Amino acid sequence: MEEYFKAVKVTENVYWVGAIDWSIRNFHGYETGRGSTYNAFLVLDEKITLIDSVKGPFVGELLARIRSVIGDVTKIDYIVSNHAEPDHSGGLPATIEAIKPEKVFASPVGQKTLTAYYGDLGITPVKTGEAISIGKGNIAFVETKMLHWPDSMVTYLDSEKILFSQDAFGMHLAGSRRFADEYAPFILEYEGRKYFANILNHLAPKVIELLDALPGLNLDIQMIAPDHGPIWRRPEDIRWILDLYRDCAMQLPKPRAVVAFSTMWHSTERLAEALADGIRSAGVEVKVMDLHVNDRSAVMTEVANCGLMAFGAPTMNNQVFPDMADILCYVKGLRPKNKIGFAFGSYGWSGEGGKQIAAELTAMGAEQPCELFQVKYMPTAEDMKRMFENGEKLGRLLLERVK
Ligand SMILES: Cc1cc2nc3c(=O)[nH]c(=O)nc-3n(C[C@H](O)[C@H](O)[C@H](O)COP(=O)(O)O)c2cc1C
Repeated sequence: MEEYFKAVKVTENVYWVGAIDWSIRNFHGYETGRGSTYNAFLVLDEKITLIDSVKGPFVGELLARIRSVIGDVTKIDYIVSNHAEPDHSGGLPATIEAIKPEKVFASPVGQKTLTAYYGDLGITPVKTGEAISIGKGNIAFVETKMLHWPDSMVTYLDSEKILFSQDAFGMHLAGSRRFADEYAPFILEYEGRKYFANILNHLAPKVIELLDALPGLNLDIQMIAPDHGPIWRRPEDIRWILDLYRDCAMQLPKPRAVVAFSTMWHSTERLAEALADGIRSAGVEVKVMDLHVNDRSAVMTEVANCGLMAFGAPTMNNQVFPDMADILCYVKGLRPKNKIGFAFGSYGWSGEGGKQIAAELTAMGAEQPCELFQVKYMPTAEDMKRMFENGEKLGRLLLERVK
């Protein structure tokens, strides 16, 4: 049935044998509007090696693509598991069962994590500095602890000069094309930034450490093959994704603003609109995001790429409205830096909502040059004027910061 799945040639001896998840829209709470891929790579050498596996339901697709190259999957000698998260390892037990490899390699923490998920899979642990010979080529292992899980590692194949980077430099993007140079740059930019914002933003200092350490590893990287999304094969594309990562990780404020709000009866929405108009009239690009129609990963993408984040919500049952509580919890965990913050909202009698937003912005280290602005029930014309002025002031301040 699945025998029509074919491998895609990456280099003379390396094939993409992964799976395309066209339909996934919720990836552990991250909205994957363009679907995703689970990339796996088949390396042909004296020891045939499979780099990574796929999510559980996609094993048939993986094995069929492997068969399209070597016929019999049991010809594979080694499997390397760079990352134990279930989108790459869910299919590993069934893959091992089908292939019966001589060895399966993972980092020492990877061995423990895979065992926690699936029981003893007979993993051989490998550390940074270790390499295995597969014939003409050698596969070197570099642990990248906490990028983005404790088990994470990347592998470098010297014969083909490929860095198999697991989740690093990846993005959620389903498509029939396998290489970054086959996609429109705006798609790569949006999905690349979205991936960084939602998976790596809180680990930004570690990303900078890794980027700084890369030249010292003396790897001649001519291709980066991540576990999600397209492969980077042209020198200019490799440069581009490395630069994008550095830009995201630096978290320098950008002359952009996001105004995210929730509302029950539109008072907070009206405040958000007046604020956004003030920000815009100061000359700052602004995005207004109603939390009823924008999920947390879309909001975080904008937060990571702006210098000013304004959050507004009504009070409900002595609490901030729940979808704003979700956003605040999520954004705080991803540790945005160097932001101007602003809290606003509407209430009826007790008004805890806005105060909770302001407290969370403080906890995130956001500077709040304008104090919390809350109105009782519907904003008056005077309130709207004041919100517009707040927007203008915050916009101007931001422009001064980014000068
Ligand atoms: C179910 C419900 C519970 C509410 N609980 C509170 C509350 O505990 N304290 C308060 O100050 N206002 C409370 N309010 C009033 C709202 O905060 C008020 O109507 C506000 O103007 C709503 O803003 P919005 O139009 O942006 O939704 C509640 C309203 C609703 C519908």
